[in-house]
Amino acid sequence: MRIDVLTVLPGLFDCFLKEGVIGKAISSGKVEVKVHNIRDFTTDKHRVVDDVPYGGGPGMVLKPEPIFRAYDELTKEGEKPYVLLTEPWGEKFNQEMAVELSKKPRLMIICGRYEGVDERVKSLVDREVSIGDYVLTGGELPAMVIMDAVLRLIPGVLGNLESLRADSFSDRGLLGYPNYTRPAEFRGMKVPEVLLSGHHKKIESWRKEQSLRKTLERRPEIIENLKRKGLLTKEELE
Ligand SMILES: CN1CCCC[C@@H]1Cn1ccc2ccc(-c3n[nH]c(N)c3C#N)cc21
Repeated sequence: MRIDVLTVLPGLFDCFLKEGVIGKAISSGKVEVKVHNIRDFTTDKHRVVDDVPYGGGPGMVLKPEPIFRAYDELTKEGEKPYVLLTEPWGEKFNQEMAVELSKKPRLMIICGRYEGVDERVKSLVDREVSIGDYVLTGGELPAMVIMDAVLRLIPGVLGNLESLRADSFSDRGLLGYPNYTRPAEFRGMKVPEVLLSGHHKKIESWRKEQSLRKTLERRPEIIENLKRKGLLTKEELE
């Protein structure tokens, strides 16, 4: 998969693209992520990317021209990307969308700043996406959240151990099971016996039950959604 990111703050992506699972996936060539500074697609001496909003109002708006120039330049060759725009009021990002996006061969993520992008930029966009009902200062952190959730799903990106984990849980949006490590008792708090039993079938079923129970308690709508889609097995429904 290739992802092109358009932003006026490319430096925000430096650590994200160097460290951890994502950093390894890029350095090993499993995925390609290119971050482009919108300013590099301006043509004036001052490399202006924003301007005051028509009709008045606070702040500045990202101009359409540099973004369109970047899009035209980056899509001259190769497969057309599926274009995302991060927006506070976009479609809510979730695991289902992450799975869908992970199947695209190429993505482009346009990150707004200030008051946002000129509305005409949206003519380039396939999906306006929000990572939650709160207002951030720009679209770069949402872009990193989306890339993290999507790239981890690309085959080969996660280590074997990780990929063997019951990802069918998180891929269905179920909440995770409790994790423990040594010591077996800490300040009077003991690790559940089943996890010390070495009985893999019992451990797996305990974890599944914990995940379903936690999801039912905290996010019952996820269970209802899975039921409606027939994505819960008979024993999971019991
Ligand atoms: C504050 N400032 C004036 C009010 C409108 C937003 C603006 C800041 N801003 C500019 C571009 C931009 C893109 C995404 C987001 C964003 N916020 N919350 C989310 N879940 C987001 C996503 N995804 C915020 C952005």
